[in-house]
Amino acid sequence: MNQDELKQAVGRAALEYVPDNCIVGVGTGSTANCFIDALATMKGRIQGAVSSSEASVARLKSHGIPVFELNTVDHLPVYVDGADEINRQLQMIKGGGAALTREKIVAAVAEQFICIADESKLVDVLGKFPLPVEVIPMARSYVARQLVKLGGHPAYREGVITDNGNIIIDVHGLRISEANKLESQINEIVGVVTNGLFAHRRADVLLLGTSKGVQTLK
Ligand SMILES: O=C(CO)[C@H](O)[C@H](O)COP(=O)(O)O
Repeated sequence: MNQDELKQAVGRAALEYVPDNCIVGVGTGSTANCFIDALATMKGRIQGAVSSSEASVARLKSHGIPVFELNTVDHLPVYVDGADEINRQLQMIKGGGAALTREKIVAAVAEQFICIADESKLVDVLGKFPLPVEVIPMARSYVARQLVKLGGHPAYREGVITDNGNIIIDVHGLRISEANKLESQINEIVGVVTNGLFAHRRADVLLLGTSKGVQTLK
């Protein structure tokens, strides 16, 4: 199977975790898109979805799946999303698609986080993928200097504005051994909205697409 087929396989496999009649949390990116397409096949059995990005809202609506505002929803049994990197503790780097803040918010509300990924995303140590940080625009230079003090090499992601009207700084050169600590340290920098480390709220289940089939890690 090629990478696209692996993404489709994990997107379909995630349907097992979606209870009947629920509102489901939906992530962002090419793997999450495969989940949305699979979800369309059971749209008559769910109430609808809460989305982590405008792009996913558009894809959900194109399938006729009702989209709810998160503030109107008090129970979200499951959130399904991809990752840029994930380790065996199910801690992740996310935000390659610049949707990290809304992803973290929806994931915080959900009871279960199901990560769907092809096998290229599984790593021993997080940090080869540059860590995305969402930043208030006027704080860009200050935040970059603070990220250097933490040992990273920040790069402004030019031309990208998040759904929240902010910018993204990608931090290169990190080898993340204490993900919880680094997530908190970066979030303490004034001007940071959030960073793409999902260590405090890690995944509960990883559905990993491999050449031998979909493996489940918990
Ligand atoms: O965090 C994300 C978007 O902000 C995505 O989940 C992450 O970038 C993975 O995307 P893809 O499934 O396209 O590889």
